[in-house]
Amino acid sequence: MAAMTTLDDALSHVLAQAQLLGVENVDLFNADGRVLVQDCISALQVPPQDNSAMDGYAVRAADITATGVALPVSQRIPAGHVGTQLQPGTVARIFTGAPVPPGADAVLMQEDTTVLEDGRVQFNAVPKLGQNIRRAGEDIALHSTVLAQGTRLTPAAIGLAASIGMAALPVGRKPRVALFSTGDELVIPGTVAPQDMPPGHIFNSNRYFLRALLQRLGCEVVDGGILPDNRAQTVAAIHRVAQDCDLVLSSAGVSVGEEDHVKPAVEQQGELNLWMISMKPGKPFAYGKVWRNGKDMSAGVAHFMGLPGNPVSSFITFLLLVRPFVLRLQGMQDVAPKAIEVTAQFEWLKKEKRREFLRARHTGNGGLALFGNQGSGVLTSTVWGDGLIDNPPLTPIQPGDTVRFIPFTELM
Ligand SMILES: Nc1nc2c(c(=O)[nH]1)N[C@H]1C(S)=C(S)[C@@H](COP(=O)(O)OP(=O)(O)OC[C@H]3O[C@@H](n4cnc5c(N)ncnc54)[C@H](O)[C@@H]3O)O[C@H]1N2
Ligand code: MOO
Repeated sequence: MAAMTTLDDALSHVLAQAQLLGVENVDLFNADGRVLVQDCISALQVPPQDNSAMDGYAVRAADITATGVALPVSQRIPAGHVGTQLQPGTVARIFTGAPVPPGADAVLMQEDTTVLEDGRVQFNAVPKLGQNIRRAGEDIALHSTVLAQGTRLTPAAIGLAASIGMAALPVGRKPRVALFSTGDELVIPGTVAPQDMPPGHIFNSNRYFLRALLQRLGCEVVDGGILPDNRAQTVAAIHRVAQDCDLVLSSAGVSVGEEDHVKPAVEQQGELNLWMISMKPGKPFAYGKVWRNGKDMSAGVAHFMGLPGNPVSSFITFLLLVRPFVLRLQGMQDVAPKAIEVTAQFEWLKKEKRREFLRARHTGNGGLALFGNQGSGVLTSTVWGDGLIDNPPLTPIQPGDTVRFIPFTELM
């Protein structure tokens, strides 16, 4: 058998094929999870001016050098209003967020004051210069880059964009992904009651998590349903979607059996560039291109990714190969998930030749526990676990060993 490609080489190969698909402007309500394609630069400073962090009194610190000083209130400044020059020997009533008037250099919170019967305010604390003043520009300086090109937008990033007055942002166009499941054994949930399932059949689970993952990653999914184990129908279905999709994504039918039709169906109308990755689970992952006209490159190509059928293999190859690819298509550069080092609190003695991704989760006391059944059909492990241990080939793990762990939050 030909040597298997390493996961790192496979990832480099697919990322090298991923070019930005295009740019569109989305309003902030629809920007979550999208990838920014231009630096976002602030045309104002935030906060726009010095303002009060407290409800209280804006003062000249020099006027209050000891507790017990009482001063008259010369003006009142609610948020949204602007005060005037603070006259020496007076204070301004001020509220949180209101601009500090010129001449004031500290704010005392109202809990540290007493309002006297004659209307003056007595100060029971001595202000420090600058106390309770939020400085103009302390969050964002004028003309600074608040979000860099290639950032994947989060709710926090969207809030930051709004704080500098952006209503819409330029993001990478959504990849159009045609999704197929293959296999005569597959049944769509809802079409047969679980207790009436015919022998030899299973519910299609891959379709559902793949679709959810694609949607989370900003893709538009064209759901091609289930392909029968039939070569001609597989060829025709792939040809149809290749006309206007950026990626054809399939699960199952990429292994070595004669009922595995997806790979030959791609080779008949395109090319296969990668197959067989030295990873476990996920070995039969395939990458290639489908010619839009079915004959040659002249009318353009759609990318093809074939995921193994075993649900955990499908899930993990998606997270490690499809996810970075579809994010790169949208303009994200730094697509590598951040791994952390964690202490194993279990024993794993199997010496696997392939780089292995084990489902594990944090324990309450700072270590990692391993899911008992690491079979590639055991989808329970992906819900029980909160991430993957990235274990190098031929590496047994003992309790106390440090392992490389990729949290699922880094992968979705
Ligand atoms: N002789 C060999 N056999 C197998 C090899 C091998 O190297 N030599 N590799 C094994 C590995 S590793 C994997 S992974 C699987 C992948 O095979 P396929 O991608 O061709 O997938 P299928 O054989 O069609 O299905 C595998 C397994 O997954 C179930 N499945 C498929 N689709 C779904 C779905 N949408 N939802 C839920 N479950 C699904 C299917 O029923 C099978 O049980 O090949 C090994 N064999
Ligand atoms: O690669 Mo298979 O995914 O080991 O089960």
